[in-house]
Amino acid sequence: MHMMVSKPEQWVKPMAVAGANQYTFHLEATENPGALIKDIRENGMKCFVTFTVTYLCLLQVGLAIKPGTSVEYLAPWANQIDMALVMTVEPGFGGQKFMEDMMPKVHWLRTQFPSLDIEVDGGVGPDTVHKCAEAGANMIVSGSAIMRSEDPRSVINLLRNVCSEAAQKRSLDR
Ligand SMILES: O=C(CO)[C@@H](O)[C@H](O)COP(=O)(O)O
Repeated sequence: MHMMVSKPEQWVKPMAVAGANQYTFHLEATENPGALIKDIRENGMKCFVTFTVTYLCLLQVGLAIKPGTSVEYLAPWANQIDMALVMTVEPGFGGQKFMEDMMPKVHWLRTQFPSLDIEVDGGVGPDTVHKCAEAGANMIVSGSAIMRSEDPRSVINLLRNVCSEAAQKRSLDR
């Protein structure tokens, strides 16, 4: 879940109870990222027991930064999270133009944290996914490029293939 909310702390437990297995919050939206990461982990580790089945909910932690936030502010938390999300549009709505000048953030993260999942969100489609993958992104959020396509499945396959090929190339280059 990409939580584009002003108070991410208040939604951790409701989302865990609802069955979410991933919780991404914005660095800009909290005074204490470390405490929020801990809270997400603790909520995700709870077991929810029904009459017949025990559910073990594991919550993955994502940390997002808006275009105006320097990537260095995310670094102190990078070893405590499962995924970093680099926004390539201002959070709010789909269909915005891809901000290519966010790619140095992705490259810096990939260089500093080779095994971290790095997601890009905003204006990503067939014309921009190569820049994201070459910079080091291995997770893509795409809305308009897929929904506006006459063949959504082929767009999804393209996005997936471009990222997996770039990841394979990185692993060979190491
Ligand atoms: O998250 C946001 C903006 O808040 C959007 O970027 C969507 O998640 C993706 O939409 P497209 O940019 O791919 O249309």
